[in-house]
Amino acid sequence: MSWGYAEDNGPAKWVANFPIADGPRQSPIDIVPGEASYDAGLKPLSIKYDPSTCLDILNNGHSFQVTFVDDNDSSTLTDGPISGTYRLKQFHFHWGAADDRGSEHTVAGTKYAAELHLVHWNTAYPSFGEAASKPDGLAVVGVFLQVGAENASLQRLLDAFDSIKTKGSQTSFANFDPSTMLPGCLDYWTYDGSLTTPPLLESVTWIVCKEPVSVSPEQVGLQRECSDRLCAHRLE
Ligand SMILES: COc1ccc(C[C@H]2SC(=O)NC2=O)c(OC)c1
Ligand SMILES: [Zn+2]
Repeated sequence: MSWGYAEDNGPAKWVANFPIADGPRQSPIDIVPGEASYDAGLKPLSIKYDPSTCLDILNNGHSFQVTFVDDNDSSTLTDGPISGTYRLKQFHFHWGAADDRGSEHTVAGTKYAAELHLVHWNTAYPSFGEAASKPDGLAVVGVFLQVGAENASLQRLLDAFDSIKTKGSQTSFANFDPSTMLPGCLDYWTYDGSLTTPPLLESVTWIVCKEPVSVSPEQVGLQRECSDRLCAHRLE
């Protein structure tokens, strides 16, 4: 039985096959703004994405993922809480069965309808796979999606979802600029955490944007529709 989000293989059961689930820096967490400490040493995020590095979009059975060419420094994340250069590898979403749940991180207990994760790896290591097992190997920028106005940038992604309705399917996807999905203000919370799915490796510097972006009810409804039951996790 592989891991998933159902009753019998969901997050509460992952520790059986992935004992690190009980580790010291597991994600996601509830972010309590009142308890966060301001660090004047932190820099603003420096995000530079080149749309020509966009490669394809795939349904990996747990989410829809857009993958990027990462053999050069065309699309990078620098500054913020990290040192060195991290390359964009992929982005994906987490959503739920209804508008009042779906995000992985919560803010003082509030769940958003969905959460975008932009995954970057530290070029101090030779590859993404190598970096994923290092404590400073990955940096994931999280952006909350709240239901409201339509998101024009997201619509192009959703239109591509139609051709990857079944788990494991992928299609080419070019010239998409992920910075069009970022909020106007890039203020962030940051903490040392982990992958939010197995293998739950404790290698992620989390950078969660304070400002959410909007998504229309139809758009988040589209994310939920898909023929393969596993393609969207239903957070009950
Ligand atoms: C190296 O093996 C993996 C396995 C899973 C994920 C995806 C996880 S991690 C996250 O933030 N959200 C997710 O769904 C991953 O992403 C870097 C890397
Ligand atoms: Zn994620």
